[in-house]
Amino acid sequence: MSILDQIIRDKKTEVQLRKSLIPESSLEGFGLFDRPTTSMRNSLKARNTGIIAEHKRRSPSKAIINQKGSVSEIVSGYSKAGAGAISVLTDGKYFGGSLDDLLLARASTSLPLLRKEFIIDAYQILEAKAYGADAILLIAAVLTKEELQSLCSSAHALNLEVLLEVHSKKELEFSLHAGADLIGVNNRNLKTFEVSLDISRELCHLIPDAVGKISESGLGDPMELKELKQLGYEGFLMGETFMKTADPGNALREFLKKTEG
Ligand SMILES: O=C(O)c1ccccc1NCC(=O)[C@H](O)[C@H](O)COP(=O)(O)O
Repeated sequence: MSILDQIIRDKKTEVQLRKSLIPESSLEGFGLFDRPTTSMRNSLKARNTGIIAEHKRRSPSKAIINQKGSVSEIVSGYSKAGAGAISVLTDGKYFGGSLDDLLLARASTSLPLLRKEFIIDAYQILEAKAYGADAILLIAAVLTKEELQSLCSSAHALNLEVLLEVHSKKELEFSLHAGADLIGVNNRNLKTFEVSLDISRELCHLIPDAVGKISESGLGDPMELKELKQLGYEGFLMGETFMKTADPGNALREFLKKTEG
C-alpha cells in the first residue's frame, strides 16, 4: 500500500470520528462560518510573484522540517514579507498540523487562507469554512470525476475557491470539467515523492487561460520560478524552502528579492 493510500484510509476513519464529535449543524454555528471570504486567485494575481507560502511542520517525505516557530509568528512573517496567500496543512498524523493551526493562522493574517488537507468528504469543506479558510485543495489522484465535481460545488456554495491538484495529463483531462478556480500542477509524485519541474513545464499549455495556473512543490530556485512564470504560472505553492529556515518570513522576503530583482 502506498503512503497516499494509507493517508486516505486513515482520513476516512478520522472524518467519521470528527463527524460524530461535531455535527455539521454545529460547524455552521461557529463564529467564522459566515465570514466573507477573499479570493486567493485575485490576491495572487495582484502580486508580481504570487506565492502561496505554506505552514508545514513535517511531511511523509521529510520527518522534520520545522517544529519550533509558532503558527502566528510564521504566518505574520509570511504576510509581512509579501506572500499572496497562506497554506496551512491541517492533517495531524502525517504532517503534524491541525484545524487549530488554521484558526491561529486566521487570527494572524488577512491574506486568503488555503486549507491544505486530503479532502474526501463535504464535511471537511464545512470545517474549512468554520475554521477561517478562503480556499480548499482537492487532489485528483484520490477522487473520482464525480467526486471532484460534487466537492467543487460544495466549496463554491460556501464561497470557497478550489485549487485542484493534478500530477499527470490524464488527471488534468478528467479534472478540467470539475469547475475549479485554480489548477495546481504538483511537481512531487505523491506515490514515490520524486520531484521534477518537468511536469509543470509539460502541463502548463494544456490548462485553459480561464483557470488560474499554480505550480506546486519542490520550488526553491529563483531562476526556475522565473521560467515557470514566463510559461504562464500565476502562483507558486512553496513550503519546505521557507519552513526549513529559522525565519520563514525572512526566507520568503529574500526569495522574492531574487525572483523579482
Ligand atoms: O510533502 C510531502 O512529502 C507530501 C507527501 C504526500 C502527500 C503530500 C505531500 N505534500 C503536500 C504538498 O502538497 C506540499 O506540502 C506543498 O506542495 C509544498 O511543497 P514543498 O514546497 O516541496 O514543501
